[in-house]
Amino acid sequence: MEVVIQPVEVLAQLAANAIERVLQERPTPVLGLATGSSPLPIYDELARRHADRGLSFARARGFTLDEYVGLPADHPESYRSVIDRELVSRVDFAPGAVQGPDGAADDLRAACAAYEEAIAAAGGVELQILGIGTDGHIAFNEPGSSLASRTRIKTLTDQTRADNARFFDGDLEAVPRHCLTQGLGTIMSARHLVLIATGTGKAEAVHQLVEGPVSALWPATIMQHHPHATVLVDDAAASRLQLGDYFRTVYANKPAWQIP
Ligand SMILES: N[C@@H]1[C@@H](O)[C@H](O)[C@@H](COP(=O)(O)O)O[C@@H]1O
Repeated sequence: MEVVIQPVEVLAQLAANAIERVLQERPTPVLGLATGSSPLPIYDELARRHADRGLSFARARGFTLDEYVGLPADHPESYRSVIDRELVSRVDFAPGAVQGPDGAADDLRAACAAYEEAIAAAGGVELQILGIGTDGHIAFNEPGSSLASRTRIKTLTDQTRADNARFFDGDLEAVPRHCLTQGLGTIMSARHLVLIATGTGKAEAVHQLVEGPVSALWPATIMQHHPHATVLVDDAAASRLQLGDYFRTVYANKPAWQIP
């Protein structure tokens, strides 16, 4: 696992560089897209590169991580709407090129199976962007999730619903209780994982992710088993890392060709 501790502007550049390489090198690039506030600086940087020098997503496909159950797709806080607003509408994906699990489906289990099939049919995800919840969830894989799980229905924890109430005008009751989410096994199938976390609220989750024992109690710890995982954190999110000084030294002495 590679851990980079830098200001958020630098983290966004590094993530955008990795995404740009996938867009340029792959004939049909497949990106894994995350919602939440953490990836927004990355999307801003990608939109800037698209506007300034024509970085193109026209050949790319995108798969989002998760979706609330019960919100209509056009609800402003459905993850479908969020990713459209924050990235898709700002660049040049082909119509229909970005998909998410269908949380409004009548048959949710069938929707989960169909989503797994769609990702596999696209050849799998090349680069998966991730955020992390304060309780260590990635996508909506809450503590207790099977480390081998695939896309399925999950119940959100009280903590996640409280964390996400800010997107629903602070109204906890408006936050859905259920979601569809790629499983930890699904996420682990992506060829490169790029997680971004900022702020002290994420410090304990980042410590567990990087240095804790691999455990369903902190689902993101499964990333320790991934052969190509990059963790991008600012000073605040890195503040509980025992190995923080070491990671800073590694990055400062890194040959240019190794930068993610
Ligand atoms: N399902 C999303 C996750 O994908 C995201 O990583 C997490 C953290 O969000 P934020 O980046 O806003 O802190 O929130 C939600 O629960």
